[in-house]
Amino acid sequence: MKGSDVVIEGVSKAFGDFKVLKDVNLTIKKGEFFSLLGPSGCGKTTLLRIIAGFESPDIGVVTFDGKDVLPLPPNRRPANTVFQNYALFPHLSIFDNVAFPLRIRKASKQEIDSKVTEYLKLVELEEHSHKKPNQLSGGQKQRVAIARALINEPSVLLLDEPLSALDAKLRQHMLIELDQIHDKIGITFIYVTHDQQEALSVSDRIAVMNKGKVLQVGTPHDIYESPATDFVARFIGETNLFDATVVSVEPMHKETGDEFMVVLDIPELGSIKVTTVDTVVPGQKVSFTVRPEKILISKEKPATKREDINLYQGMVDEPIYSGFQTKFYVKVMDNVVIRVIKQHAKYSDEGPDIVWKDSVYVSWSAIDGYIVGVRDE
Ligand SMILES: Nc1ncnc2c1ncn2[C@@H]1O[C@H](COP(=O)(O)OP(=O)(O)OP(=O)(O)O)[C@@H](O)[C@H]1O
Repeated sequence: MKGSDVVIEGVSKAFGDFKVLKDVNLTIKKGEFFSLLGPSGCGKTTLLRIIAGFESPDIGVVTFDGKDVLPLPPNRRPANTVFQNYALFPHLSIFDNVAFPLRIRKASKQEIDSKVTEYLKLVELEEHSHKKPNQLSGGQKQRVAIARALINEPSVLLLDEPLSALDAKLRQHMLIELDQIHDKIGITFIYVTHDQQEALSVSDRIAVMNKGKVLQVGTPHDIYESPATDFVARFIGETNLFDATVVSVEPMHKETGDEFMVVLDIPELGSIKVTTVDTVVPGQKVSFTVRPEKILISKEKPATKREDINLYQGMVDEPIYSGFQTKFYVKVMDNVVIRVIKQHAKYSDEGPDIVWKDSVYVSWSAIDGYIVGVRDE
């Protein structure tokens, strides 16, 4: 596998009194597509700039394949950065923009010709090599920047919100291309974004950051299905989230004792059941989350007698139809809003069967809820 392992140990950084990074520890593996995801101002760009060498940490270590890179300036690290605003030279052709790093290191004409052709091909811009940047679209300009960042064959590519200047459709398209480029060249990609959909769709693993701290590192599936904190649950996708207190904990399989049926008390919803593999104890304050797409909505009361079903009667407050799905805000109990997403798997020419003000039942099974162990400060 090409690429470098990148390890960040105990990195902290302050600008004046403001602590931007607080004891960040991350191990990024060779060849991974790794994303730093978090809201604006959480410190992800500062962390990327420290990895690139444009900033120094106040304390902590950054290594590439076990070697301390902090004493090295950016151009001596085996990493290159793609910026949000492309940073192309407007007066140079696309060919010359991509050739620039090779000319700096005085490569031969033959090497320049063959490598620039190879990398323009990689980003599918061979036919545009004679043009100037202002003759290209935003997506094409960003592909030139990617080719230029890759041409010296770095072992780590750092990408700082590279798609944020593009419109939504082009962003989707470029994201797929970026993923394909990563698959072809196999080096480590570290990708900064505040867009959770972007991070979920391309990353091997994601670090979710907030206020200078890493809250969780995991695969997109881990982060979505098993958020470690309230913040992660709210930031990734849409969810229903409630403060809760553990009432009772019963092992589900007496022999193994590795899964528990938990009763939670939620002030707004009363008692609910949820399964967990984590250790929780009666009296513990936790959060409870259930994703909207895991909740069933029906006009008829579900016939099931299963004891692990959580069932509420309510009224549709606001249906939001978007073709492939409808999102419902359902008011249950005393005006508690439960978000439900119903996918439209089959064509129906009768239109939506559940509409505004309908009386409905919402239900989910204990296994579809999730106990979030850590409440945010
Ligand atoms: N050179 C600097 N001097 C002073 N403050 C800075 C400097 N660079 C960043 N900051 C501050 O540090 C905080 C984190 O900035 P950073 O750019 O790392 O966040 P971010 O998560 O990448 O946000 P965004 O998505 O908005 O770029 C911000 O409040 C920012 O204003």
